[in-house]
Amino acid sequence: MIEIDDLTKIYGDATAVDHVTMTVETGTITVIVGTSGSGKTTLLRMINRLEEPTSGEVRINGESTLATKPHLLRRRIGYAIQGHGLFPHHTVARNIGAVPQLLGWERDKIRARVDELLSLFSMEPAAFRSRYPAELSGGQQQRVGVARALASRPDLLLMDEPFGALDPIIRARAQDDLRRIQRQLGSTIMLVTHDMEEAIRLGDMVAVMDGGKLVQYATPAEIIAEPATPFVAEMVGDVERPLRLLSLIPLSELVEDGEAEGAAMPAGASLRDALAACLWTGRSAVPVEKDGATIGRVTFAAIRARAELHA
Ligand SMILES: Nc1ncnc2c1ncn2[C@@H]1O[C@H](COP(=O)(O)OP(=O)(O)OP(=O)(O)O)[C@@H](O)[C@H]1O
Repeated sequence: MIEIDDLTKIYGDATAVDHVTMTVETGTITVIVGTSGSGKTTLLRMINRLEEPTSGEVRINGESTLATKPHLLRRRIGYAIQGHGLFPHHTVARNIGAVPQLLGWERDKIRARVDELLSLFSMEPAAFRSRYPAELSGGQQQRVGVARALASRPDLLLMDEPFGALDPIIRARAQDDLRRIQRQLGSTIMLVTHDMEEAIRLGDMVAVMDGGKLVQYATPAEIIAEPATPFVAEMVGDVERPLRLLSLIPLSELVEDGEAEGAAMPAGASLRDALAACLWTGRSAVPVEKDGATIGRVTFAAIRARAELHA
């Protein structure tokens, strides 16, 4: 558990982070979202003490971060930034193994961990471990950057706009990969973005910052359905709200008995996907399947009713 307790950072006469308090559960993704200058990066950098707080405290599993020297603390906290920050003259394997090496891991253990992470990120170890960053695509560099930050199984992974430099398609894939890998490894992640779409897609919890203050800290569904301030509502976007909400709900929640025409959709697909399928193919319902067997249908009317409730 990560406890951020009344954390404040003042630069001269400007308050970059203003008395922020929040608790992050182990094994979850928390996304900090806000406009430029709202204090997101400063908040993140106070957690691994790249910035020292003016006042307040951060505790990781009950222990104050002030109890550990900053450089030792940073070996326990992964940090991934936009543009990956890889060492250009080191191979992929050496980049990923950098922190385990500092921690004195055995060579075989490092090699095994590097290969495990490359495989997890769908990069064939034999093809990639000896390459240099310049020999990778932008998306591959970004994956190696995240693999490096995860290499030593850190207590916490901090990510600052990790997908900012990627084009939309690669970006969506990188977000899905991160979600899958985080679930698989049970990592605790705090990620900064200015993109509410990304926050809703990735976050178990979303923290909205405005002018240095934490204005709402809630689940994505709550942020959409009940924005705490006009600023949060504006960030969510009124027109998109029902669609964003539908994108969070799986078909399994609305599945009912009955037949429907056309190709079946997996139970884990979102209501937004089913809505698109209904509109696109002119159907009033889609069949739903799980593990290859049809388990019922979701109707257009049920999707509309679900969106209406929260619109
Ligand atoms: N080293 C510094 N010295 C003085 N002011 C700073 C410093 N770092 C940040 N600030 C100020 O603190 C405020 C918050 O900055 P911060 O970088 O945390 O915002 P942000 O939400 O991450 O913005 P962006 O999305 O543009 O990176 C800004 O007004 C910024 O100008």
